[in-house]
Amino acid sequence: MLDLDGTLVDTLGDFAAVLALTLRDLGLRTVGRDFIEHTIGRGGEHLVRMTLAEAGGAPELFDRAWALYQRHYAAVNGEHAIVYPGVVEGLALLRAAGLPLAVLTNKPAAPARELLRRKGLDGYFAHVFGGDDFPRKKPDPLPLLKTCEALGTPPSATWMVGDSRNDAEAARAAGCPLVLVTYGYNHGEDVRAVPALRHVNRLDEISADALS
Ligand SMILES: O=C(O)COP(=O)(O)O
Ligand SMILES: [Mg+2]
Repeated sequence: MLDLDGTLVDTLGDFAAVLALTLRDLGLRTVGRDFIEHTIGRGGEHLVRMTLAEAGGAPELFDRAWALYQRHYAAVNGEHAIVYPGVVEGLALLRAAGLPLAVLTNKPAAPARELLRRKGLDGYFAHVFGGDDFPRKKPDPLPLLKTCEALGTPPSATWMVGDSRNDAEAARAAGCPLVLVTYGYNHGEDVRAVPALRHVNRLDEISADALS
């Protein structure tokens, strides 16, 4: 199971562009890139709610902001996003090792699938699950347990590859081994301080040998 934002694709540019358009439409000031980087990873609703507060907007604006955000996201999706170095090579290695792969992200499923398609990554995965596919999101273990079910592998033999303590908490609670990439978004904290089986600088450092 691989996380998407901060693990496979650097989507900070997309989030920044979409939030700038959303805030402009609401007549609010824009927010800093650092703030966005620290807030990504807990789903779009969380990001929009926190962004409204950061920009001085009333919480009552949420429904309008969320509708605007989704509309802008669908249009911008992928335009300012970059596949991280080592990802294509890493996915090819995992596939060559015969491992069934799934994406498990807190991003809603529709834009997640579209982003993978636009970046040419859609062919690697047996399943793509988003934050709206299950009643609870990561760090709750439920989405991981459901993804293991779909993959047909027990949690103890299903690796979670992510970029944040959000992924780590979910993996620990689900009983899944955890690999953390060091280049993503970890709520502004050093991800090397989060316990994991491995920390990798590129996805292709996860070799078939390490997984056997
Ligand atoms: O917060 C999001 O929308 C997505 O975050 P994730 O892909 O790292 O789960
Ligand atoms: Mg992530």
